[in-house]
Amino acid sequence: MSTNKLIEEAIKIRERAYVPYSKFQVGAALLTESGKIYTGCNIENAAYPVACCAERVAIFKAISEGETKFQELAVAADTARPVPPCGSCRQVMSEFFDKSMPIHLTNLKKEIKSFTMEELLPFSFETNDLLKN
Ligand SMILES: O=c1ccn([C@H]2C[C@H](O)[C@@H](CO)O2)c(=O)[nH]1
Ligand SMILES: [Zn+2]
Repeated sequence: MSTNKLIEEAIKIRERAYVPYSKFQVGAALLTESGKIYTGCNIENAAYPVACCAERVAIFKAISEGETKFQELAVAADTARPVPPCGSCRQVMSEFFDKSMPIHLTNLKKEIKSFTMEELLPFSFETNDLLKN
């Protein structure tokens, strides 16, 4: 499984985006440690804030199928620069991804910017922070 294949999957699933309001299609492809790919597209709603981003759709699909170990994530949109994930998605990613996990952000020009989870969301709020010392 190559990073390029994962990016191709993100670009392909983007076409399924349900975006009558923003017309902004996003695709995501998440690779598990066992080599399976879970894809996601953004899904909007007439009640605008109910929309779910492509990244979270892919992650929630994988988690709901019992997956727990992830290797790489690719995100694609038709943007001038590789598409940056929103803050809510970064927080959801940080719940399930190791700090060293690579996240590849791309656009349709195939410009790629890769970050680790830690680089995308440093000093993140996590499970241990719920505990008092
Ligand atoms: O990384 C991103 C950024 C935005 N969106 C979606 C949310 C909304 O449907 C549309 C416009 O913000 O794009 C994603 O799915 N992922
Ligand atoms: Zn998001």
